[in-house]
This record gives sequence, structure tokens and C-alpha cells, in this order.
Amino acid sequence: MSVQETEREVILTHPTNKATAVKILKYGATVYSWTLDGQEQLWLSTAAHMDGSKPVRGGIPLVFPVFGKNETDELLSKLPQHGLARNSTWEFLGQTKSNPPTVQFGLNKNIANEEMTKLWGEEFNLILTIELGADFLKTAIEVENPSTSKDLKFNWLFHTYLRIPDIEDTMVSNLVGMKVHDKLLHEAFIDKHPVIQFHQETDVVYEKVTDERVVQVVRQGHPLHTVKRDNLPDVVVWNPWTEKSGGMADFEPKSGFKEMVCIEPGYVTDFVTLQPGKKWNASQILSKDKLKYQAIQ
Ligand SMILES: O=P(O)(O)OC[C@H]1O[C@H](O)[C@H](O)[C@@H](O)[C@@H]1O
Repeated sequence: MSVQETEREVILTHPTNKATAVKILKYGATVYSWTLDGQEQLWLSTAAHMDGSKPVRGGIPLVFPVFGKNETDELLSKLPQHGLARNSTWEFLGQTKSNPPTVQFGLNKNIANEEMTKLWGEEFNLILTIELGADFLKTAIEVENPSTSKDLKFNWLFHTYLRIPDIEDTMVSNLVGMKVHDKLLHEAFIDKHPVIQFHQETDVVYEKVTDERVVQVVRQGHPLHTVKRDNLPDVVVWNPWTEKSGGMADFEPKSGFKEMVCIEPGYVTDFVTLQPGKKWNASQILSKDKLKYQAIQ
């Protein structure tokens, strides 16, 4: 059986390779493990809360309807950092395809975390589709505005924690020439570095990066991860380094920052504004791919 459901989670195994699998917690519809031919591709804290008491530290938490802590929007500013999707138990909607195994999860106002829907009472329907290919993992989101009278305003982001052997030996490519907002420096500039390297805490948002730009995580000339995006123009790159990870109770081991980098495709610089009855779709595809350097446009 390629799809197994328990009370807490759903596990997909690839029909042609049992060592390729994805595990999804119903809480947050959080992908918390993706093994490709026996090798784990995602980072998960050993202190991550897996019991629905807190968002999962690691894997692919889902960020909706707001990225970060909003201070200005009348409605969205009431929500905690990164919104309510990662703090809600999603409904498992079942399997939609047997090969590649594909499943869906749903979330709406009626089943989402009540403490949070009290703060932000907008109506929404989310459908998350997870497809486990023999050599890729695709996560796709559809947001529908079921209201008949009101626009729905939101951010979306896949907060993907990628596993790497050593952050100091890791580069992120294909973002050269893009406008970047440094959340730590509170500055925006054009990044002219051919690749991103890590020597300290990094928290940056690359803006309006066209889908053709394929972001790669590279080590010693070999791509460890390839991230393709559809309709997700912003790319957040995050590593908490020593101090920030030291302050996070659910971040373990403390040396774990060396073995992770977050590449987070999203729609976060602007809000998506969805008219009544309309739908919005976006996706990310994670894979291993040949090394690809893309020139400045
Ligand atoms: O600790 P969390 O709420 O999960 O957020 C973790 C991180 O998410 C994103 O990458 C943000 O850019 C960071 O500023 C934030 O620290």
C-alpha cells in the first residue's frame, strides 16, 4: 500500500522504491520527513513538538495567511507570526492518484485553530496536494475565497527546512541580481554576489524572482537540493546560526543550525488579494537536479 493513514499522520511510499517516502503530520499538514532512496532530505529538530501543541520545528511548515508578524494590517496584525495554518489540524481528504502517490489535505475556517479564527475571522478554503515522485516532492496549494462579498487578503509560504551536511560548506545559487530585503539589517539592495554563503545568521527575502530561476543548494560543485517554484515570486533564505537557535527551546541539537538551511518559496512581499468566489494556486517542487547556473538577466 502506498498510502497509510493513522490518527496522527499520513505516510506515502513510492510504489517502485520503498526507500522513497514522505511523512505528513495532520497537525499543520506538515511534511516532516522526505526520504529519497533512503536519504533524508529535510531537517527536523529532535525537540520538535509532534503532538499538536506547537508548530513543528523542521520539515515544511505552511505559512498562511500572514508571513512573519504583521504590525500594520487591521485584521492580519491580530494573528501570531506566520499565521494559523501551521497551528491547525487539517483534514485528510484522501488519495487522488496512485502513481506518483498523491494525497490532499484541507483546511477552512470551521476546522482551523479556534483561538486564531477568533482573531482573524475571514472565510477561506485551502487544499494542499502532496505528490511523491520517484525523484521529486511536489507540494501545491489552492486557496479559495468562498465569500460572496469580501476580498481575501493573504500571504502564502512553504517554510522548507532542507537538510545539508555543513552550512559553512554550502552555497545557494541563482539569486544573483535580485532585489533582496535583509530582515536583520532592515535594508533592501540588489544582491550582486554570484552565490549566497553562510558565516552568520541570515534572514533575507529575495523579491519578485521569476519562476524560471531555479534555486539550488550546492556543496563542492554538487547540487544537494533544487527548488522549483510556480507562482511563488519571493524566496526567503534563513539560517538562525548560534544565538538565534540557542534561544529557541524547540531547536535541537543546538549544533543543528549547521545541518539546515531554509529555502522558503512564498508570496510575501505583497499580499494576494482574491475576489469573492476566486481561486489562487501555487506550488514548489523539490528535487535533486544537475548543476545549473543561470546568468543575470
Ligand atoms: O520561529 P518561527 O516563527 O518558526 O520563524 C522562523 C523564521 O521564519 C522565517 O524564515 C523568517 O524569515 C524568520 O525571521 C523566522 O525567524
